[in-house]
Amino acid sequence: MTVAVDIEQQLGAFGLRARFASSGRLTALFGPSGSGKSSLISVIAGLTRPDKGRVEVEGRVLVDTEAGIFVPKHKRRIGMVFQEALLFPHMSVAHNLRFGRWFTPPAERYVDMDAVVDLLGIGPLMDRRPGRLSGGEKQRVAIGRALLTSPRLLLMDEPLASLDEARKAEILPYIERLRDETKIPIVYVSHSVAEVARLASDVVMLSEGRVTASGPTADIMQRLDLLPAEERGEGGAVLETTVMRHDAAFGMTVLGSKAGEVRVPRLAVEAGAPVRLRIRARDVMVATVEPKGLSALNVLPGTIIAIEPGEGASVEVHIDCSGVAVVARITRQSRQALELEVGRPVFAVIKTVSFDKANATAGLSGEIHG
Ligand SMILES: Nc1ncnc2c1ncn2[C@@H]1O[C@H](COP(=O)(O)OP(=O)(O)OP(=O)(O)O)[C@@H](O)[C@H]1O
Repeated sequence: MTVAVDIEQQLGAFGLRARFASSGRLTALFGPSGSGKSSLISVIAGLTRPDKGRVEVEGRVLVDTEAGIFVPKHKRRIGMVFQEALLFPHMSVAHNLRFGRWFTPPAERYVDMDAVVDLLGIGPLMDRRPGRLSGGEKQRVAIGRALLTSPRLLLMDEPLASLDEARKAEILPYIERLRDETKIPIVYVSHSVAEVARLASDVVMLSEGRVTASGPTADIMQRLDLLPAEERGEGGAVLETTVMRHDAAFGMTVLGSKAGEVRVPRLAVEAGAPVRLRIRARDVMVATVEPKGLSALNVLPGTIIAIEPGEGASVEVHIDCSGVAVVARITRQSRQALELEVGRPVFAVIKTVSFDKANATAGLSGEIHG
C-alpha cells in the first residue's frame, strides 16, 4: 500500500478522524474549506503529531502512536508544494533547485537535475530570480525543488489555488507528466472538481474531519451527493477514452470508450493517445427512444441502474452505458413524464463534454459542445 493513514487529532473544537489507504499514482484529498485537508497533510508530512494512530508511506511506518514511532519531518523524505511557491527571492532558479538537492544525502539522491528541468520545462528560466517569473513558472520551479529532494512521496497542498485560469491551464499538463512519468506517489489537496477529475487516479473525500468516501476517481465523481454544494454542478462521469481517428472533413476527433464512440472538436493528439473526458451530470439529457434530428453528436445507449433524489426539483439518473456509469441530472417532472425507472433502456444524450488530454504538454483543456 502506498499511503495508509488512520489517525485521530483534536485541533481545538475540530476533531480530525481520518482513515484511508490508497495505492494510486495521484490521490486527491478533496473536500470543502475547513474539512481538514491541510490538517491531514500536516500529519502525513510530520508537521504535527496525531493524538492517536498510524501513517505508513511506501511500506515505511512514519507514525505509530501505539508502538511509540514518530519519524521527524526531515527524515520522512516527503516533498512539499504549497499554494505559494515560497522560493528564495535572492537566489536564481538554478540555486533554488539545487537547494532542494542539498538536503538529501548523496546516497539517497535518485532524482536527476536534468530530468527534472526537462520534465517541468524550466531550462530557459535557470538564471532568473523568482521576482521575474510568472505565477505558473514559480510553481513549476517549486515542484522541481521538491522533486530534487528525491522524495518518497510528494504532498501538494492546493498548488494551483492562487493562479488564474490561464496559469492553471499552463501548469496542469506538467502535473500530469509528473504523475505519469515519475514513480513518486502524489497526495494532492484540492477543492476543485475540475482539477480532481482531471488529475486524480484516486480520491479521498473529506467532510468535517471525516473520510466520507474513497476510491477510484470515476466512482467518486459520480456520487454527486458527496460533493460540496458549490461543486455539485461540476460532478458527473469520468470516461477514459482513446483517440480512434480524426475526421478531417468536419474537424472532429473520434474517441473510443467502453460506452461507445464520442465525437469532439479536433484534438491535437495522435491516434491511440489516451484522453480523459468529464461529462457533467447537468450536461446530459435522457431519451427513451434513440433521438433523431438532434444537434447533439453524442448519444450513448444504456440502462438505468439507479435514480437518486437530487437538489431541489431534480433527480440524478445513473445510466450504465456498457460498463461506464453516466449520470444525468434532470427534473423530477421529466422523470415522471418519461416514466423513467431502474432497468429501463434509455439513451444518454451528451450536450457538452469537458475534456482533458492526458499525457500532454500542450496545455490543452476546455469545454466542447456536442
Ligand atoms: N491548530 C489548530 N487549532 C485549532 N483549530 C484548528 C487548528 N488547525 C486547524 N484547525 C481547524 O480545523 C479545521 C480544518 O482546517 P483545515 O485547514 O485542515 O481545513 P481545509 O480542509 O484544509 O480547509 P481549506 O480548504 O480552507 O484550506 C478548521 O475549522 C480549522 O479552523
